[in-house]
Amino acid sequence: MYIDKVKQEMKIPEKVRIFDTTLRDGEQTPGVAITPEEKIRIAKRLDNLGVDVIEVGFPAASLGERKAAQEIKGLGLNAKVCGLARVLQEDLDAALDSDVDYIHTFIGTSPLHREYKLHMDQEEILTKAVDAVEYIKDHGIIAEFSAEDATRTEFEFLKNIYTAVEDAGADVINVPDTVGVMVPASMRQLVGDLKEVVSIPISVHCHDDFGLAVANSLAAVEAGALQVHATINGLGERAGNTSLEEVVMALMATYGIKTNITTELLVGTSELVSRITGVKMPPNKAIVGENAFAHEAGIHVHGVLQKAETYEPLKPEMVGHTRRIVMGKHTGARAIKSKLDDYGIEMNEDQFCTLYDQVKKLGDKGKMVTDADLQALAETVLGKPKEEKVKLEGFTVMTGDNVLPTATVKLNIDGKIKTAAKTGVGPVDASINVIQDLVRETADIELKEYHIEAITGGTNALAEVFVIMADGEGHSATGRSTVEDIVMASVEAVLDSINKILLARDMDQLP
Ligand SMILES: CC(=O)SCCNC(=O)CCNC(=O)[C@H](O)C(C)(C)COP(=O)(O)OP(=O)(O)OC[C@H]1O[C@@H](n2cnc3c(N)ncnc32)[C@H](O)[C@@H]1OP(=O)(O)O
Ligand SMILES: CC(C)C(=O)C(=O)O
Repeated sequence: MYIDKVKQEMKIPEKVRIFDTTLRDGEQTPGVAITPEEKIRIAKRLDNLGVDVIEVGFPAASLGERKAAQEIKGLGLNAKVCGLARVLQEDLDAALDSDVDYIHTFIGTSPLHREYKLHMDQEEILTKAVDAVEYIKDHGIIAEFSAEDATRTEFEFLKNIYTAVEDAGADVINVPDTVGVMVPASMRQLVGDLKEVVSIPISVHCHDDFGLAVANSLAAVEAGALQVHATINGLGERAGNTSLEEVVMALMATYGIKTNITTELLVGTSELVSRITGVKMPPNKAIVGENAFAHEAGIHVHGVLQKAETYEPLKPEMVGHTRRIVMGKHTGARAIKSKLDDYGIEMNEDQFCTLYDQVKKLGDKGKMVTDADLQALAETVLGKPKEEKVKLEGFTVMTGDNVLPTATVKLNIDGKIKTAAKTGVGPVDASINVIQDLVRETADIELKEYHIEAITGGTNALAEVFVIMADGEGHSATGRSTVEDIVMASVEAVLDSINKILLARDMDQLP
């Protein structure tokens, strides 16, 4: 609504190119190193996603980087394959040897970089930048030039260096906000001013030190930037770069600007990158986080159930996500009723009030309520005898100094008696390992979370164990037990959770 008025005053392009730097700046995330094989997997996925350029790495950095670049180039992707290089002959040659079809070359331009890092004056820097661009163009390759730390560089020098590289044949100039110091208004001003002096496409590369990378990238586009550098999951140096999924969806959904991205592949790509890099997304991460389309508050769920747009600015399917209605402290009656409808569970008003109170009580205690938990609670409220498929028949545990902790458990699983023994790092671990093993024939249920708390003081304190288990088929359930013996509390909590999951699986089988 308001954006229409704003758009009239801006130089918004119809389409923006996405330059993906997950494999280069994204790999500079502290602690992340991606093998050539993993780079190839990610590059293929980025190409499917529809990014225009894939910056595959820094060829001068290592043999592995050159190998990855060559192999990615050999895949014949639709995206251009780009390598980063300093304005040095050795770096440019390493990139050329890697066979890339696009070189992104850079040199620091700000007083800080000139004086303390490079020990070069403006003239020397400008000459090296021009020489590098000419060298790239002599080899018939696309040349993009970045004035590193552009946003802390005197505008006069910035103007001189960008016009000089344009004259030398650069195809794109990139404006890096290297330490993320811009705000949207200053970025809009800077890109607007540069547009007055250069005619080749302007690109931006924003860092997220103040959480403004996406906002600053959008501001650059508002001023006419035609390309945005971004990374999957916002990976990158320090606080990271512009998050690709966020900037693409904001461009498309808010401004109506096109990109070549197939947005339905965003969540899958985010998951792949997260798995390979080991950098997990916080649940509240926009677009791809686990909670990006999850609703718990009763008022929201009531709205969403009638018209999802009341509390969803995007359809989850647009980005490959799914909507989740979550039970907890803020749940309202409508959410519970809708879940019961989904499970085909009917109950009268009194029973429903009891169930509602139980959900609220658990929420007040700070507990989460999974779908399997709700089903189990509903069965109890309906007075159905708690159908426990797995019952504990016997249990011993051995532990001590110089003894491998071992648990022996006897279970009744659906009427069949099964016994096994297993070791673990301690008695709790051994007990849970053996239960999981015994149940595996029926269902492969794994422990996902384990918490223990002493409720009262002293060595005879009541221990409360809380677990979350899941079966890999979408069922997860909490389990709780409060007794004095920590190992017993753990065993009971695990069995509680397993029984809820088995009940949920049975209910799925009902017509
Ligand atoms: C803002 C960014 O993200 S920039 C990209 C950052 N990425 C990387 O650094 C990639 C990984 N880096 C590496 O593997 C190594 O740093 C290499 C191979 C590139 C260089 O290694 P080394 O030769 O050992 O140099 P080192 O990293 O210690 O220092 C950097 C050197 O490059 C110089 N330099 C830095 N940027 C540039 C540039 N754009 N153009 C020319 N020289 C530069 C520095 O002045 C310094 O030179 P010096 O050794 O003469 O003092
Ligand atoms: C190489 C440049 C674009 C960079 O990564 C930065 O300035 O952050």
